[in-house]
Amino acid sequence: MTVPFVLAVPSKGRLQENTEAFFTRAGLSLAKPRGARDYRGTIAGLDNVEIAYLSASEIASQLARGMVHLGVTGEDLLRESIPDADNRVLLIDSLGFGSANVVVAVPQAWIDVRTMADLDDVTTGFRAQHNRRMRVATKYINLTRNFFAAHGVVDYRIVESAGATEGAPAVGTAEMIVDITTTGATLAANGLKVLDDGVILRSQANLVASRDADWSDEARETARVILDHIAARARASKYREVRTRFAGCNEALLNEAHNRFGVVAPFGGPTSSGMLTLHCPPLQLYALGSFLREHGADTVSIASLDYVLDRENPLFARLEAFLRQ
Ligand SMILES: Nc1ncnc2c1ncn2[C@@H]1O[C@H](COP(=O)(O)OP(=O)(O)OP(=O)(O)O)[C@@H](O)[C@H]1O
Ligand SMILES: O=P(O)(O)OC[C@H]1O[C@H](OP(=O)(O)OP(=O)(O)O)[C@H](O)[C@@H]1O
Ligand SMILES: [Mg+2]
Repeated sequence: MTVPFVLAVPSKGRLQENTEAFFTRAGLSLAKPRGARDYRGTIAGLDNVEIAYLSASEIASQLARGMVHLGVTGEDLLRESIPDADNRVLLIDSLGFGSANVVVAVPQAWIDVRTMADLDDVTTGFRAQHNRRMRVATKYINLTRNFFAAHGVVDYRIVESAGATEGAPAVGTAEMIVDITTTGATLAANGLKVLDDGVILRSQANLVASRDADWSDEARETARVILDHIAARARASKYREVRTRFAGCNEALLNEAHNRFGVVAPFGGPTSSGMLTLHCPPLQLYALGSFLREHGADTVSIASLDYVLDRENPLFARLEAFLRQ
């Protein structure tokens, strides 16, 4: 019996919907054959892949232990829960959703405390005056320790908090917090402010590989196919396809278009009849269309691309390099 390839995706929370949409866009449709409460799933067309539906934090720990090959989770959870994360897991690609910052926040009433250096002064003064250390409520214990140490802040102690962390200063269980924030609404509602240099980590959802998973030849081949879908979609969404045909279309013009608009010519220069296909960054489309018409094109058509399969797969190349190290 062959060991299945395991891909872990969030079963709930903020990352779930976006993750499913991400795989669907890449042409990989995740299915739960036994219904919505089934925590094992499949990918159409990839028989040996098992989808493990887990919470975002569980995905980070399963990646660390090599129980899953690939997973989608937040960078905050990886950096917090995996010592030496860069050696144990590879962040193959950031996915453009699940953005949030892990921050140091203090009461807005502390008007003289704006930076970590100010915090250093206050924590030292507090200890001298009260004969105890200031308390930081957080679930990000390791990120907090490392960040405070890097800023030379030592007179504090951590109070572990599993939820509603922003409420801790008001109820008196801590003086300040380290937590994750996106809009800042929860911090503001609790009368807290982020220190000017208090952003510990800018996190987002990542596609992640585990070093310690069973990377058999078959598992590598499965990863290659999955990453090929993802890379093809990523490559396609960076560009639009621009087509035109006109007599004056030549290499020099193509070079100029490349330099000015960042276009690439995936199938080479114009054909003998002047037919040309270009890939152009979305923001440069109108400028490119104008340029081509100025040089003789009567018509320029622009279409969106679904997938672009290249011989090179930068995502799989990164995985292979990581597993070789
Ligand atoms: N505003 C936000 N607050 C918290 N997490 C966010 C936010 N925006 C994005 N995230 C990301 O989503 C991840 C999972 O958070 P979420 O609270 O949705 O998961 P969860 O299902 O509650 O998981 P768990 O049960 O493990 O806590 C976070 O670790 C972070 O990477
Ligand atoms: O900056 P904001 O946009 O206000 O978001 C930040 C809040 O969202 C998260 O909580 P979540 O809703 O995930 O609840 P949880 O703590 O139970 O996971 C996080 O722990 C913050 O409390
Ligand atoms: Mg949560």
